[in-house]
Amino acid sequence: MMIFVPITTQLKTTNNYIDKMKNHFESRHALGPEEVKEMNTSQLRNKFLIEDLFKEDSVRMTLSHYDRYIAGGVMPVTKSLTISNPENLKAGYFLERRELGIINVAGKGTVIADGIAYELEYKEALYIGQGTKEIVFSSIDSKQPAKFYLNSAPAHRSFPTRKVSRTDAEVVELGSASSSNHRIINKLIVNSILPTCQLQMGMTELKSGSVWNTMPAHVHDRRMEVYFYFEVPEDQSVCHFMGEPEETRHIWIQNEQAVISPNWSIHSGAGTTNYTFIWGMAGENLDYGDMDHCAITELR
Ligand SMILES: O=C(O)C(=O)C[C@H](O)C(=O)CO
Ligand SMILES: [Zn+2]
Repeated sequence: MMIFVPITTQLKTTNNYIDKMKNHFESRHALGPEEVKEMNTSQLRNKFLIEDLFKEDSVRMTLSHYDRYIAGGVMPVTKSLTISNPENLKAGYFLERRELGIINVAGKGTVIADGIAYELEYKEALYIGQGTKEIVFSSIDSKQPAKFYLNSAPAHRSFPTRKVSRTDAEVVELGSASSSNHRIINKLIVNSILPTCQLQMGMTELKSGSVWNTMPAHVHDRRMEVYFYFEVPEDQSVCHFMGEPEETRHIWIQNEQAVISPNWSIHSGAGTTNYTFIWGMAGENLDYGDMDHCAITELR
């Protein structure tokens, strides 16, 4: 017989805190499909939605126990910010056993990795290899601050740090206007562009008039994934679908929010307008195309 632990009890045992520098760290346990089936709207949102990624002059991180993947945000406004080293990792420094992907989703900014400065324009990416000790973030103009969206996964070796600009991306056009899913996939931190241990990141831009991402939907038991939605106008939303293909649930998402997708779950969304999102994933392989597609008519 399955014993279902109430969500309130689970939350008390998680490792959530704000440190002296006002950096926020939150840890989320991994749940299986049987537990998720029983959840109501707020339980689903508490476990899978990451609502506040960017706060002025702070570093915010959420660690998911699906593959110990971290999604976070750094928003330097009045000062430079150093990446925090959450106690939860029990590491000498943040990237002692991890690799990091960064995509800037606002004003121009700079990331200094062990003394080397990389300027990141809107939608430009930076991969930082395991073993990098000091990472400093700043905005060029405090009136238009940078917002650095971060994804990090455990790493077993060091690969070179490298900036990936828009023109370096592997670009794939998918879908069509007639099925409302015409979109451009920009593969940024993937193994056709640069070597990584397990991290993959990219950005999908929906064309005007198209609203569906990742439809037909898929799962990939070998990898978990996190979607970060942005360029969602203030009065609009994206309805994100998760769950097993035959038992789906939805989470309404606002601009600059992220959602954790377990390896067993579909991850697809329909917006009330077009929008952009960043996908990031880690797990067993680096094969972007390793997806088990679900027939649209079989979704439940
Ligand atoms: O619109 C899409 O399709 C995607 O962006 C799919 C993601 O890249 C993905 O889920 C990769 O596994
Ligand atoms: Zn996927």
